[in-house]
Amino acid sequence: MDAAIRVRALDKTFANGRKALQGIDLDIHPGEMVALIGASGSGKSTLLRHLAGLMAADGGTGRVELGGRVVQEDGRITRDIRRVRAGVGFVFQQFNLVDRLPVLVNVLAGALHRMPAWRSLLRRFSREERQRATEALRRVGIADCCHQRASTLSGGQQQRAAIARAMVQGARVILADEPIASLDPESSRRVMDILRRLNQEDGCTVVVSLHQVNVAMKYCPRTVALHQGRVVYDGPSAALTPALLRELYGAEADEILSLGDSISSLQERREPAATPSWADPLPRAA
Ligand SMILES: Nc1ncnc2c1ncn2[C@@H]1O[C@H](COP(=O)(O)OP(=O)(O)OP(=O)(O)O)[C@@H](O)[C@H]1O
Repeated sequence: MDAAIRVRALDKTFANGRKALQGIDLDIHPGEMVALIGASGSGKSTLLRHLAGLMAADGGTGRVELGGRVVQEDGRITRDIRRVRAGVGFVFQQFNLVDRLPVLVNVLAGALHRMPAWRSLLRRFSREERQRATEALRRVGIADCCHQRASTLSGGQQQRAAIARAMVQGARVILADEPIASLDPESSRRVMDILRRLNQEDGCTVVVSLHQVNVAMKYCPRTVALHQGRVVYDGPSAALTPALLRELYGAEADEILSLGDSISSLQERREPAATPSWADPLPRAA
């Protein structure tokens, strides 16, 4: 079976000489939920941008594939990138919602790649597409906001709308770049629960970059840890002990050991990965 995401020998050097990625090799299998952790500046966003084909790596042997399709190789993004991206949902910090448009229309934008050009230009959607969008908004718990302008949503609601858009798109891979970075704990939990549900119920492959290791441990069976553009750990999240993190990160470990929470107390609270977390009031899929 093709890997959902395959990265080989990826290097990225910015124009200012900064080496943001160095020799990244990664295989992520269909249906995995993987956390990308690391201190600020370790390369998480840069790696996700390369996976999405939003940024080209250095020329050379570097290569990225999604679902067996080439995203980029030898420093060049494939010409077919629109088709590759059609199967990928992006939940990026800047969410890319169109502020002045209603939430429902933003979510329907996820269906654009499937529509004939004239219909997408006219922004006319079929009843079935509207139903899909409404259902996706219901699943992420913001159906009652569907006619509001996107600009009037809270940060957490905007993230959830971006996830609903990925659902409507029918994305099989979700790339989420620090989706909870600016959210309060309750909104963070909701967003992470929804990502987990997409992974466990719908079988989507999810890669999510996070600052805090405790969140990675709670939600993602596997963690890839970056340090100065290199993968320094790739394995079970449960094995990330404070000692290992200090070994990997030195003084930077405190940044990712998260907000005063000790790992041991988090481990005590941690639910097993297989336990659904939506025994809470979040709406369920039909
Ligand atoms: N356009 C750019 N030009 C030059 N350097 C850049 C550029 N974008 C990122 N960098 C540098 O590349 C490194 C990796 O940045 P990146 O944004 O990927 O880190 P990150 O782990 O996502 O950080 P954060 O958690 O703070 O978002 C950093 O040193 C950053 O300063």
